[in-house]
Amino acid sequence: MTKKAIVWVREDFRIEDNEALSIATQNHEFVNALYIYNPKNFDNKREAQKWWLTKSLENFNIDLKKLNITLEVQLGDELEVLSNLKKENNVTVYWSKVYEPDIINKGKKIRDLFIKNEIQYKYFKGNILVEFQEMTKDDGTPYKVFTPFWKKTEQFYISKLPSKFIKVKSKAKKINIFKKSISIKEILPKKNWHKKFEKYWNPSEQEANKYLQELIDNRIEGYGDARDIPGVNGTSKLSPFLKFGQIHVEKIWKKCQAIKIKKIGYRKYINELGWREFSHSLINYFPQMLKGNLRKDFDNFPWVKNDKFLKAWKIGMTGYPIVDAGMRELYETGWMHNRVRMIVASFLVKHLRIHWIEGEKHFKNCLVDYNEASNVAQWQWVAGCGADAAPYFRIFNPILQGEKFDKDGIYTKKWVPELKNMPNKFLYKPWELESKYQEQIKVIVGVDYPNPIVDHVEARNAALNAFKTIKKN
Ligand SMILES: Cc1cc2nc3c(=O)[nH]c(=O)nc-3n(C[C@H](O)[C@H](O)[C@H](O)COP(=O)(O)OP(=O)(O)OC[C@H]3O[C@@H](n4cnc5c(N)ncnc54)[C@H](O)[C@@H]3O)c2cc1C
Repeated sequence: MTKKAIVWVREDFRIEDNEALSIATQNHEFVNALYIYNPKNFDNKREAQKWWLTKSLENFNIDLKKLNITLEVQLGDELEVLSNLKKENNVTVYWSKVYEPDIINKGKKIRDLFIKNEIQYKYFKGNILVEFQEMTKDDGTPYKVFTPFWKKTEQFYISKLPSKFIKVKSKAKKINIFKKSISIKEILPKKNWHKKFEKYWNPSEQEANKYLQELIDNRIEGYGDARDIPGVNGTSKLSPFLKFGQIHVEKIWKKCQAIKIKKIGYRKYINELGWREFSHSLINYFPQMLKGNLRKDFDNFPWVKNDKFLKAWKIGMTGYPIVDAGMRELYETGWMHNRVRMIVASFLVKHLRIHWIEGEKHFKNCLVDYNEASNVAQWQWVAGCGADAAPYFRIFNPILQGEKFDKDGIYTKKWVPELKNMPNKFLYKPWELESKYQEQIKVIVGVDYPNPIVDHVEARNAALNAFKTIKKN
């Protein structure tokens, strides 16, 4: 047994329920945490997550210090940084798995490197209930439909012994293993737009636990209905904390199991965790979907390239208030309500017929909760080319969606404040308000708020015609 251990942190910014950290602290005299910041994974790709990552490192460092564990942050490619470790360092490396195909492939190279350099290592289950390798259909093939997948996965998880999370042990003394750490602040995006995120989030383990407790104590019962209403605080908002591992999904599961009287809200909530599991299974069994359509017939879809429309969508200036509200919420907070994610995604791929890959890329760059599995799977679900997807011909009407899910305009008027005086009857079709009334409320459509960039009926018909072409091929 080596004297020293390194816990290589990737998406596990928590002390509790962290098997790699607890085992390392139980077995070694000195323990360090290591984060390797590889700019290639973030620059111009995941800018919003640079902010979340910076704050996660800062907050985690505070917690680690109390245990006499030094957090070292290294810059560069993971393989290069880890190749600096030599047998003479007398160190064992621990980490938790991340279920993304590229990361898994890199992990194999890292294990080969450690074997070559005679470095001891050990890795553990990551932030998931059931690992994708553990779950296939009875005939050994992977699931492509959610309901049977989740039925079997949930049962399998229940039948297993729960993971043993032992307590992290405080260390007597701190040490350094690497020569010099980079300053955490260097990771922050160059553009200052992320400053606004501070108003909305505090990326820490303590905050994640607070969110969970508050959901369980006050809101899970009504989750089934409230989750669809963007104007109320109806969902857990745990997604970025889950992504960065400030909370383990098994903890969410256990807390939910402890609820005495489990009503429909509980079931709906647990099912959403199931979609997260399903997405991870999909991208690992079908990694080709990270680059293109899962359903190959969609390879012939006549997508439209229109930079003007794409830009209007990104900045929330499409002239469809519920779409614009969602895109502005994303830019302001790094997060968007799930119902609205579906509406804006549908608008991009169906009304504008712009390739879902463009939307996926934009979400990846702007979401603090960006998760490769959920993002790709959900974009393809909306576009109709994914697993168990919404049929392409089911096209969300952005006017009716607004009227149904944000009837009083609470959400829309918050994010599109220029429409705050618009009567609710016209909120989702402001262009229909007579111009004399537009003047009265001082919102001239086409001046103060854009005219719709496409006509809903025409866009819908064009989308359906485009869809017919792939059916013919
Ligand atoms: C186009 C599109 C892109 C998306 N991209 C992402 C993404 O990059 N990262 C991400 O975490 N979610 C993504 N989602 C799924 C979903 O919108 C978010 O997980 C949810 O809005 C997060 O908010 P919450 O934590 O309050 O969710 P809650 O309603 O409280 O749900 C609890 C948890 O379940 C999981 N979950 C909920 N819905 C889904 C879903 N449909 N698919 C997979 N997991 C789900 C999340 O981990 C979430 O934190 C996307 C959805 C769409 C339509």
